[in-house]
Amino acid sequence: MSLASRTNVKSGGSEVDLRQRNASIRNLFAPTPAELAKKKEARRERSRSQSSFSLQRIGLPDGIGSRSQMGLPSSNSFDDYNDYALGINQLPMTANQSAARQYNGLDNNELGPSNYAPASVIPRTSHNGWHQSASFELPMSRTPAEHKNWKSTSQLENFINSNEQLQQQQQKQEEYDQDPEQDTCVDFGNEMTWGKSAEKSLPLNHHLQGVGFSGDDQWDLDLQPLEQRESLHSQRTITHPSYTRNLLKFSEWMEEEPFEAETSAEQEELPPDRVLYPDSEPEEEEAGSRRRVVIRRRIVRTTRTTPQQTAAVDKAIEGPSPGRNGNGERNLGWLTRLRSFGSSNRKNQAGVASATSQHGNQLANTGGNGNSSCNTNPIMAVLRTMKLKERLVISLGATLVLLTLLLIVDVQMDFGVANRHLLQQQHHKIRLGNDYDATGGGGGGGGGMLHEFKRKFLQKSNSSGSKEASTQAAASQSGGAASGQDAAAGASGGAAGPGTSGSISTRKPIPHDRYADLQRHLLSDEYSHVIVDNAPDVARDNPTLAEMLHRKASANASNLERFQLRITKKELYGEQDTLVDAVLRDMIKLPIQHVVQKEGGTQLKLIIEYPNDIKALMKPMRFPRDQQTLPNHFYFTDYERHNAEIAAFHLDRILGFRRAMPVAGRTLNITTEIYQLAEENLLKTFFVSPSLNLCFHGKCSYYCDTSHAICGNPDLLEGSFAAFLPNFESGNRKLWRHPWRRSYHKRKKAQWETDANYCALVRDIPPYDDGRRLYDLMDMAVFDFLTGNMDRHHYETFKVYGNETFPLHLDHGRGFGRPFHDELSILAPVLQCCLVRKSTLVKLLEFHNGPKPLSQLMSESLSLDPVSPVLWQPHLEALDRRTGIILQSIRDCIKRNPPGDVDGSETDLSS
Ligand SMILES: Nc1ncnc2c1ncn2[C@@H]1O[C@H](COP(=O)(O)OP(=O)(O)OP(=O)(O)O)[C@@H](O)[C@H]1O
Ligand SMILES: [Mn+2]
Repeated sequence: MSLASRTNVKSGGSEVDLRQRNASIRNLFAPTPAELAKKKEARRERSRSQSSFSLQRIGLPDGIGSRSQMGLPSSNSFDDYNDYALGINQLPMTANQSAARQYNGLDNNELGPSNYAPASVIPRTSHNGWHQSASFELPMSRTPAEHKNWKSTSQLENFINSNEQLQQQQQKQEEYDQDPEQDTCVDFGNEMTWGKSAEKSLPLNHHLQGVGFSGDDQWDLDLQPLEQRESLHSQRTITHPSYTRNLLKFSEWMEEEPFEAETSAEQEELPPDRVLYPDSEPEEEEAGSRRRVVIRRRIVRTTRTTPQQTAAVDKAIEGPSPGRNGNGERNLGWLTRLRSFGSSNRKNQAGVASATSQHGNQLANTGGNGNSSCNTNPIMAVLRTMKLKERLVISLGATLVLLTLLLIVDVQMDFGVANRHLLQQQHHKIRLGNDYDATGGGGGGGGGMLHEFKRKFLQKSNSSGSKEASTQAAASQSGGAASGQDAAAGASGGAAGPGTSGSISTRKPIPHDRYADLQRHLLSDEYSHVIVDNAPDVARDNPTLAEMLHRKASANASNLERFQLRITKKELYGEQDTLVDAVLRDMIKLPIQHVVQKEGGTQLKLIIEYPNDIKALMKPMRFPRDQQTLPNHFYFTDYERHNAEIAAFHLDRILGFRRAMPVAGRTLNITTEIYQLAEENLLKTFFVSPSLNLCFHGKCSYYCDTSHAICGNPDLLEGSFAAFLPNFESGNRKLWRHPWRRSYHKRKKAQWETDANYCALVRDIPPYDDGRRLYDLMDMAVFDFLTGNMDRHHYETFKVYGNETFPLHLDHGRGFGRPFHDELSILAPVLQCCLVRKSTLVKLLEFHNGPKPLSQLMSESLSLDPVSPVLWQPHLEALDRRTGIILQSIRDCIKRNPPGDVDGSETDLSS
């Protein structure tokens, strides 16, 4: 039925004779009492013999007795109908068919078509007098959950979740089982699933468009301009061109098939059917076709209302006619009727409203299949007398109320008023998920270990967390930093953001944890398997490069050359070596002679040449200090930061490692100190920006293009200058792959991320099975964790020293990118091996307990640099926070590895 009218609307809307049709419709909806009486009589007549078109339509796709039910001759046109049905939207129709099949099953097996037929029709017209509203009522009439479900399905226009179908069917089955009369729901279900979107759109359009038409709007559809519908639901109509085509087909079928029409007054009232038949066929034929449609519609309506109609209901039906003369009157009529039903019916009234949203099918069914109960129900009577608009308004009102209630419930849920435990669980899960990501851990591997640490760490955050860490957190709230412990959570969670700090602000100050236990362990050998006394003894067996290579510094050797020759087996420079400062000074002060782009690596670097063969590796400034790592950047695609190189050198020195080459900051004149001195290849990449600044981009794999150019500001360019490594002989450095190297693949994980016993594996492989190297890697992990550098894929050593030498701390451009995030996975070597150098732990405890925190030491050291302040304050604060995290992790590690269980770390890891 609805299909027919939609078809007509779509196919014939363009040729409607509006005036004539309007007149007819007015006639139809505002008939004279005589006409009404005539109509009533005719309805009664028809209701005795006719069945519902709606029912028949449902049966159609299945083809089970549908034609005979419809009273349609078996013909090709019927196949057309089937074509149409399937063609609208294959999947929805599949759903429709399945629903229909189910329904038919019920129908045939239990109720029989006769029982089912009227019931399926009644709800449509009983609410609105316009069958299409049924599809609108359906979502409204569902429970909120169902409604939601329905909505989501409907949004996927061409996709019907089979589970959902099943659910719907089961639901229907259940509903049916509960109350066989509710089988009318199936009809609605079909309405819903059958070209859902279009149907859903109709009532809205109808509602919007309804000016000038009265409540019984069955025919309004014909007049509804196609354009309007498309404007409201253009997506749907546009995305289904076959829809219109099939509608047309169906319309043709309507036209071709002579329907056994009954002549009645209503037929005379029909609007001209050019609307229905666009191809301007002879009037008579049109009239015939029109009749068909009308009759069927009327049948639907009559079937619903007539058979056991009580006088009261009849009256109610007739009631509205006078009210339709004007809006005011109409409203008055409605109000009067409402009042006449009195306050006793108020509950029922609400029921009506809720019926549209919750039990519409039930109610409708009550009104239809249980005819007597329906017809005697004054609410139903009132409903029938209501105009479409009024019904819609009520429906909408009810929906709004329901939605408001839902919203309230939802908000309560959100605030954790209800199901707080669920909420917490959820958050926990998310955090775990992120933990997984952050550690890159898979399964119970290294990630599991890290997770274990994090969990324990977090648990202790309030009781044994460091004061400084929390103080830092409080101090850096504006930046969103978290306490050391919470930062661990942040590290695991992916980002310790302002939210974390927000929660910290409410905490009481935590007494400073001096890690007395760790200090005790330093003095005893009890935990020597964890805290290893392996400080490089620089006083013994520590030859310089000069000694190794049998080179002597010339009389006029530069500071750098002398520095290089004094590099020893165990460190780059001595603790008291003043040559470092001389080297730094040279790089800052000496005039630049030549600029060449450095080959190798992924990002732009320049080799700066000074007089006397002094060289420095320059990384130009790209961002301001407070530019953080972009969230979607991998550690290997993150921009390099020149200030990170400077800071890393200072940190390395403060930590007492002395494995990083001296790095200084310097501001150059891009024109006179780079452009005019640049080698040819680099020169080719220079250009003048729109703001007339001189820029260049060089050639490299990342960010060496016009959009990532390095520009003078206006003519100045800041950079980091690292003292050049010695190159006294070719291949004097050995390149090592870092055992805890990351995968450097967007999707793959490294073995250490998934293998809990990864450290045991490493321990067995030279050079990590013996000597200092493994401890050096622990130092490197501590160092990298403090700077937040995840980009430690390789390291280098001086070949000449063999394996018993230190790894160079090179390439720190990707450190100091996320001051509010502590990347625990960088600590993986320490956590997985449960190993730390005693000397390193001493330093960390020193930073933690004073006299000066690391941030201050760093700040003081960095203040000597020409481009000071080198670090954004949050990065300095992060250093203290991370110091606390490392200490806590060592404490945790010690607890997991009691004395006498030397291989405890592995055992624990695997558990
Ligand atoms: N101070 C230095 N003196 C001489 N050579 C250096 C110095 N620092 C680094 N190098 C060399 O230059 C190479 C590239 O340097 P670096 O790793 O800093 O650049 P990068 O662009 O970050 O490389 P990648 O993208 O591979 O990490 C290093 O592998 C090292 O061999
Ligand atoms: Mn790098």
